[in-house]
Amino acid sequence: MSKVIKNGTIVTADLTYKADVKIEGGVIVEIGPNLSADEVLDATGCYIMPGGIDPHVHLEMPFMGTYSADDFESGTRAGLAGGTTMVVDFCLPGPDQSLLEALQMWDNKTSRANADFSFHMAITGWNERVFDEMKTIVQDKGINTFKHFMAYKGALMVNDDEMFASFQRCAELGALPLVHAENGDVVASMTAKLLAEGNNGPEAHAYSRPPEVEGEATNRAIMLADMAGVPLYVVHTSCEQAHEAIRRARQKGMRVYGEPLIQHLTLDESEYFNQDWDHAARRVMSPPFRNKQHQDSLWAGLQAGSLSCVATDHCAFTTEQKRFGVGNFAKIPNGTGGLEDRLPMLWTYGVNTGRLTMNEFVAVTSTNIAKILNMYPKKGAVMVGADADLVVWDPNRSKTISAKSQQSSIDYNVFEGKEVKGLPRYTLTRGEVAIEESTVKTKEGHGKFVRREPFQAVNKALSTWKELVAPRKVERTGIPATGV
Ligand SMILES: NC(=O)NCCC(=O)O
Ligand SMILES: [Zn+2]
Repeated sequence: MSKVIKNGTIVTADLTYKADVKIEGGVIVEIGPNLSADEVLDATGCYIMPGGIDPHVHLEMPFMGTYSADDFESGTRAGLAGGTTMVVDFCLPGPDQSLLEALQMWDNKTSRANADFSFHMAITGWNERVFDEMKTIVQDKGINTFKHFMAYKGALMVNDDEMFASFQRCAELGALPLVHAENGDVVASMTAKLLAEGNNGPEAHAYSRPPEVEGEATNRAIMLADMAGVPLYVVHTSCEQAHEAIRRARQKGMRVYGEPLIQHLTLDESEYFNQDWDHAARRVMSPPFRNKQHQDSLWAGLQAGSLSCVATDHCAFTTEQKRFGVGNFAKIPNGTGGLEDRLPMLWTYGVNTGRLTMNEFVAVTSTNIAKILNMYPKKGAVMVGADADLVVWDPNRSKTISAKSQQSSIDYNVFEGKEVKGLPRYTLTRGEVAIEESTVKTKEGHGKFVRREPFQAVNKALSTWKELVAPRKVERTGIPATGV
């Protein structure tokens, strides 16, 4: 049976009202005449918009001696409750593990996903097998993005030569490299110094990774991408130094994308100075929260377009897991949650304050990333032929964020007590109503893997330019004999 969203209510009826969206087989088949690609205000005062896409989540991720607590079931349920209809997780091969074997392990985790998902593949070392398998990952497995950690020395970190080799391989394959940009050598050295001086609390986490460390790594990654002739996506951009590097690169014509997190936009470094150890440790993530000047820079970047999308890096650990780091901040598992709160927080602190327009909101939560990851307009659009991943957004609906009522399986929420105004009334995943007002109707196993094909346009443009400006030997006549 076809479904129609009419006046913000899901009905099965004829398409009569201008804001109606008609859905068949999970796909949009008809839309009202006044509906733009991104949004429309319906008669009840709700907006119909493409579901949020979170390009950066870590579900059930093995990390720092434990696993992040939300799995594909609870993580996607949390996303849907907050209007996010698709997540992109990271496949993380273990030391010397084959990329393909790791991908099989990640595939096995997804059988209970409630919403669609995709993967980025992490490159955590470099050898011939990685070089070869990258081709299979792109061409056969439908993954066109590779993440590189410049931090986490001794664990996930890759060095410049490895990263440069991988970036060049990405250029050949039509893939997009991602970087976690922090100088891992400096962080490791500062961590050791802080601990030796007795600074072992969660506040030292922030001291160990100042903005300069992130700015330097962002500049370095941009230079390597430019040399390799490949675009670059910088995950969790948290400070002016990194934003400045991205802004400058874009002004020079480079395809560099920056991704602030909702946590960095709305929570600041004072969280780490809270008297309560648990409060501070629950907010330990990398990069750490920054001060207000950095937050203003990130908001300005979203407004001006120098930063492209807002993610969460959802990597939730329970209080018990965070306590692994009592007496040594370097052992606190890094990561915070946010999947359920990204859209309501961004609407409240972005749209309701006038920092973002509604169209900018849709762009930075959905449409931009769908384009960057090469899955537009299947995802990220309200368009005939697009997947019916939709949110009926009620700008007047409000709530107080609380761990007690959240979908995530952890025991706290970093946004606890925040009042948000702007919430989904309905969330649809490929036409299925998953959230109706406050009722969760998610279906385990409904979520499907979304293939993402290699990039044609951007990588082709860059490789054409690289070839044009490649070094060429000057053929000379009359070369002097070597002097003896
Ligand atoms: N960001 C963070 O602290 N945890 C998740 C892993 C990562 O992306 O660095
Ligand atoms: Zn990261």
